[in-house]
Amino acid sequence: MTDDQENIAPMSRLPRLASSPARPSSIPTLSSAPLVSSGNANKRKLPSSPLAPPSTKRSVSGSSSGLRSSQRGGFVPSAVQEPSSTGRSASAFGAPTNRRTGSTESTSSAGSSSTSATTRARTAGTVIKRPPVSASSTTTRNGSTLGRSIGPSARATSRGVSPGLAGTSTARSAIGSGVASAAQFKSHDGRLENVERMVGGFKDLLEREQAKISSLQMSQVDLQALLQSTQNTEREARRDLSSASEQLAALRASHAREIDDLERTIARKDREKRALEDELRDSREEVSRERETIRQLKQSLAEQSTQHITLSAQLQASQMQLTSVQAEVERATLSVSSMKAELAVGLENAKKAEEMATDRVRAAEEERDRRIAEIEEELRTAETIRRKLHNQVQELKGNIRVFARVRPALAHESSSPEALAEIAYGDERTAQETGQSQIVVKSRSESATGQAREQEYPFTFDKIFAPQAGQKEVFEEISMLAQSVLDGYNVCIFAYGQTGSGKSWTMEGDAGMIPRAIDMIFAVSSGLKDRGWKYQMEGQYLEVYNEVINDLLGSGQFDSKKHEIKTVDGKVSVTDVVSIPLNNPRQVSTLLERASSRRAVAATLMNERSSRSHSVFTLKVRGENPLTNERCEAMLNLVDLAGSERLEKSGAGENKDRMRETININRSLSALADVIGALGSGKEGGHVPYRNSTLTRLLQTSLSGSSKTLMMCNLSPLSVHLNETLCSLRFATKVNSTVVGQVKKQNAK
Ligand SMILES: Nc1ncnc2c1ncn2[C@@H]1O[C@H](COP(=O)(O)OP(=O)(O)OP(=O)(O)O)[C@@H](O)[C@H]1O
Repeated sequence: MTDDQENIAPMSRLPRLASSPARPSSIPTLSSAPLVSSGNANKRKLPSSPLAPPSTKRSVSGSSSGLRSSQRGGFVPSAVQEPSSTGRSASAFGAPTNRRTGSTESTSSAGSSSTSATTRARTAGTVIKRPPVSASSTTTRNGSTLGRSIGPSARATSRGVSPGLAGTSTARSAIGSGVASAAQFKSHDGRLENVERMVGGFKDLLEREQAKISSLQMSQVDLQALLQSTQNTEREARRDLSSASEQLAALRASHAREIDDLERTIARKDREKRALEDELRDSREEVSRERETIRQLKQSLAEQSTQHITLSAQLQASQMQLTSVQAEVERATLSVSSMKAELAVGLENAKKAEEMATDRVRAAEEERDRRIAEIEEELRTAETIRRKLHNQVQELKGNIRVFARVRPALAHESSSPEALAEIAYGDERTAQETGQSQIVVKSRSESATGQAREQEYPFTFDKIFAPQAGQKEVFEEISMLAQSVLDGYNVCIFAYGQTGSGKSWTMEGDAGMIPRAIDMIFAVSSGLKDRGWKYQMEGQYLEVYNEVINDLLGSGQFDSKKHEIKTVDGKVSVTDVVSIPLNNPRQVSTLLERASSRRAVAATLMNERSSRSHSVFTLKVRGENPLTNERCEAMLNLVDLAGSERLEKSGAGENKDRMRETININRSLSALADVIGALGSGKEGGHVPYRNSTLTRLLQTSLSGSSKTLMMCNLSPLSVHLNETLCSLRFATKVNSTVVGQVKKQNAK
């Protein structure tokens, strides 16, 4: 590849040239660049312009190599660049400088003469420096054009050399003419001629290079013009391409719309086609049905023609019959007229009969109402009689009745047969005949002489319940008594017995007497509504503990109020106690739950849930009957007495509180026995010691002659409790033998 070929940029480089804006004004020219002012000038200047063709660098380097070849011929451009200021560089003109040794090839060739001259100068007593050979001397001889063409540095060098030449001429004059100097000058002249020739060659080379650069710049301009036009063409092509793309997109969009329209049209046509097909199918079916109908009609027509003939014959026969029927109708019409006349007479008679029947019905209804009124009156009278009879029966049974109930042995108590006391019960048949039941308790003991002794203790009461008797059976015997409350009689039911004998169980536990009595009273009172009775009820629940009254329905955990018993007009009442109106039996169970959580229960050895207080549930009943103008007011007292055990059995021991509880309980129970005894003495107006205990004061109304009392004596079946059982039975016998005066009905005032 030639330099010219290299200088023309290939077409593939055009984009890069086009992207780099051409700056012709900044393109350096070789003519203005100091090409030989420095050894590195070419390397620094050429890369500074990216537009400078590589050929330039190469041509210069080629020139540089040419210089190196000239160097071999004795020319050293660096010597021109580094003018010798020391005088030692005079050798630079003729030979490469050896900086380490300071010697030159030319020096060695002329060494002997210069050494001898120096030696001679030393001998003469003067240090004579070797005169440097400068370009100025050459310039002087060969003209100043060379120095100018070399450049400013060369000129500076020639100026720096002048003093050296003066020194040389001085030395020449000092030494005199000599053969050695002449030879040196000759040699210098030869070299200068070589240099001039080389400079001439270099100028030619420079001119050629400048011519190349000019042609390259021109071709660059052409290329830029070409690049510009190519870019314009490209922009137009891009614009065309963009508009073509837009048209293509528009065409695609319109084509898609057309396709959509066509698809919709096809779908619609399909639907129309299917509808038409359906219609066609329906029409075909219709046609076939019509054909079938026509066929049937034709068949029917044929049949009807046949029938017509038959009917015509029948018609004739019928017409003949009609004639005869018309004759009959005329006869019947005559008969109807006569019947209508008869009917009018009949209707008149029926109307009269209806009026008579209405009168009879009215009379019958009046008779019925009168009869109902009579019956109701009879019923009310019968109710009153029933009440009287009921109470007479109750009176005959005794105003104070005593029942005994032996509870069953509990699971943990019946481990051995000896644990159970021997208790025998009289037979049921005898009981029904006599109205009295018997219980026999057997006791085995040893006499003082060590002999076995067996004793039997028989007791008789109104009713005795063996361990297997349930709550229902017990209540059946009590229910008639409880019902007396609705008849206006005070009723008091006690549960008496030692601790753990089943008093609480009988009164409250597992649907005991209290809830059952309440249920029954509500049921009977609602039945009496038909007979004109309306009842109002309210409940009260008190506890007597250590002779103090606690209100079990009061607010708070403990009742802190002080309650007093007052007697007004023969009626006993307690101050500041809560009395809750009761409208249904469910309210009573809530009331009992509330009361039981407040009951004072203390532990004793006999029963860990032993109740050490008397609890008195009172149901107050007030009734009125507007039809009979009757009114009544009565109380049902259901009393769960505290344990009746003796002091030594109560486990009170040294416990003073427990001892006080037991003493109070026993005192109140003795007072109860005394009151019953006094009432049973039969002394009219005799003193009855009600005031001896809080319990008897509280129950004064229920225990007086105008009330009915039932004592349930609860008994333990265990042999260890035998003595307490006998005590309870004796107490119950004492109560049972009391005959209280005739019961008085409590008429409300
Ligand atoms: N007829 C019975 N059937 C089944 N268990 C009964 C019967 N009578 C009582 N009991 C049970 O015997 C135990 C003692 O009964 P209860 O608490 O009623 O005795 P109490 O005489 O009321 O004692 P306290 O004087 O300490 O209140 C209880 O566990 C109770 O469930």
